[in-house]
Amino acid sequence: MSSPSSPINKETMDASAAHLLTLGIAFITLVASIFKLATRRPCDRRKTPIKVSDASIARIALIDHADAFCNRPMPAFPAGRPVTHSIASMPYGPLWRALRCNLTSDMLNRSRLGILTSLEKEADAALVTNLSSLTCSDDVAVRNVLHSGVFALVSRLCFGEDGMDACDLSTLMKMQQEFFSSYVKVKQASERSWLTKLLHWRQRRLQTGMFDRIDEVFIPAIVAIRRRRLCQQDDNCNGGFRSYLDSLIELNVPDQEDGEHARRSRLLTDKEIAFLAWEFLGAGISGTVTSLEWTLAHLAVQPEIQNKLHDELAGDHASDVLRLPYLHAVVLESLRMHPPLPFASRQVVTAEGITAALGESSSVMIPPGGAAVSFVLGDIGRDGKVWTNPDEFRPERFMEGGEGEGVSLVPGPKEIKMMPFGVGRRHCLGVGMGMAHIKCFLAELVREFRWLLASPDDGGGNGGVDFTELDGFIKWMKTPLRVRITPRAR
Ligand code: HEM
Repeated sequence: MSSPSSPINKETMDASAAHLLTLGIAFITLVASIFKLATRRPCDRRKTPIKVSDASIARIALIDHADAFCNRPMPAFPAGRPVTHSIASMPYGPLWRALRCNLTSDMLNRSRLGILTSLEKEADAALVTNLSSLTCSDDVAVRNVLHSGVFALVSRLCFGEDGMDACDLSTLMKMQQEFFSSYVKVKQASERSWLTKLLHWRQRRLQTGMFDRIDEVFIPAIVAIRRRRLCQQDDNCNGGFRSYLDSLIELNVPDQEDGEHARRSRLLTDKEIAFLAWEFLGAGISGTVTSLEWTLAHLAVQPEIQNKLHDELAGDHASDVLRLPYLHAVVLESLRMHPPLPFASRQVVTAEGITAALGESSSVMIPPGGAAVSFVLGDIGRDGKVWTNPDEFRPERFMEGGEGEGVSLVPGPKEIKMMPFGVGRRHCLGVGMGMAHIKCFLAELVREFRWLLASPDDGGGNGGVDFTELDGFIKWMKTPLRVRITPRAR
């Protein structure tokens, strides 16, 4: 046996200590790497989008370099769905063009206005009836009532009179409400590490399940409409107008596999139609409801503006609501301050020619390999260099002689002052329909009711109305609006 002080024993001990030290370092490195991997945000890999809040930079990018800014980044959601399932996420190209063209030339065509107006009138009347039953309460939460009013109109445009039974429609409306509220949570979860994602598995499952349910609800309706159309062979079978679903069922689209100059064409699959119809409902409803809620909040807080609007609506020329100047100004002011969509997002694949154009005047640098760019619509509408007291709700700025006179809803090449419907190749194609719906509903709501603060004496400055925005995919009011409504004397 060797003694404790023998050189061999000392060497063995030194070797064991070195081994232990190495093992310790390896273990610490391993734990640190796992921790780093677990807490790494996906955007570290995909690069955080470059944010642009300056209107002049937005103009150079989206108008002068429209070709480079014509695609969107891969959407964080729906996970696992091909991007070709919605116009908004589809790459710029023949299929995108065909679907966009179908929507603008068919559903959103102004010559259809006659039929739209009668549908809008019915929807307005139904909304007024629903609200009338709430006039006795002190405190009405308006968002869900607005949502069901707008849903009734847009779902008729989407499915037609005979497209979907009442039970499926009510399921769809609930799904949409769930989707709007859960999207915020899922969006936040999708931006975090996989560890956080794991913890939010229930929310992600809810969203994935939602897309399976879309197929379950839509596909039987699509099959039934196809069958009916085959028997009827008649465009007027649907109460005199072609629904969006009808147009999608009949549409021939270029076969994407043929590339830019596709010659072959094909019909859309049921799955594609289902998601396009879901997109139509979402886009057609969310912007209108959000904008109505914000506008009513401002009108309740500033009764002098509400009275001025009511005077215009009670005037001699009030039958053509789309042309009333003060109503137009109120809606624009609301969209300037609260664009319902927070961003116009783009994916730029190369910096060639762009960095030089932007770089001299700004801090926006597109890396050579390209980047995702988010144009912050709320910041652009509230730019203090363009608007006086930008945080003040003052529709007069859009009237004759005001700084916003003649501002275009989708800005042209000259100047951008606000862009609630985006700009460039991917600007919103529903701008006409969105504006018409907001104006028709708002006109009826102000004509019929007085919008009052639910708690005028709470001392908070805005009578209990909280103007904080929800940080999500859609800029809802963080605290849903609660007001008191009374019928106006006729
Ligand atoms: C107040 C109402 C609305 C607002 C504020 C709004 C806003 C927007 C915005 C900001 C964009 C992105 C534009 C860009 O990236 O440059 C967009 C895109 C889009 N909007 Fe709207 N929208 C509204 C109503 C509608 C309606 C009624 C429809 C159709 C039914 C619609 C369909 C679409 C579609 C399909 C896109 C994607 C366009 C593309 O990528 O080519 N929107 N919208």
